[in-house]
Amino acid sequence: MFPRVQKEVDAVIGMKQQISYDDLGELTYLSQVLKETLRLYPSAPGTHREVVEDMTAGGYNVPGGAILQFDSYVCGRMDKFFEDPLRFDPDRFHPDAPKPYYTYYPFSLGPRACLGQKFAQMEAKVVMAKLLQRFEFSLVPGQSFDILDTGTLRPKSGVVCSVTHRENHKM
Ligand code: HEM
Repeated sequence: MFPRVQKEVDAVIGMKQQISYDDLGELTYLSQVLKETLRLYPSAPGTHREVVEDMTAGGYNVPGGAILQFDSYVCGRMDKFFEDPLRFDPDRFHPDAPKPYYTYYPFSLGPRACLGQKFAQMEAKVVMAKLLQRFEFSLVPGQSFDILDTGTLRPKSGVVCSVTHRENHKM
């Protein structure tokens, strides 16, 4: 995964200092990596909605006034929705792959979904592209992948990496 995303960044950004909006559109594999990361580690793991009036959903009768919890973290890890769900595979989000149907929603869905979704995705891609352009990363062995849940999720003990300048990309 890492060499492939690095190669894409090199092809699209090269040595450029400024990343344009058009460049971001061409970083398709980087987008896939971001989406797959948010499937396994959604920063906002869930949301809830109040049901306005009695309704039936998936064969269940839901009374008006009920609060329903929607858990993006759980959905993202269900083998009913994602084959071999704990495997990190950005090609699940390949442009030609079937789109998840209401089973993937790190930014929620519907009219009250995240207002900052587009901005957050652009910002993340700019930061990731700039880091990949300039540095090599290797994860220091022996770390836990434990999650700290304080309403939003983050790595419990950080993500400790060795970082070196890429030889041909010193700026
Ligand atoms: C990776 C980054 C982010 C993630 C995963 C995320 C995720 C979410 C989620 C799950 C919701 C709940 C929506 C719901 O209950 O249906 C939400 C709401 C919201 N987010 Fe984000 N968000 C991110 C970044 C941002 C940024 C950068 C901004 C602003 C620039 C932003 C602005 C908002 C606003 C205003 C709402 C409330 C929308 C409403 O209630 O109508 N978010 N976000």
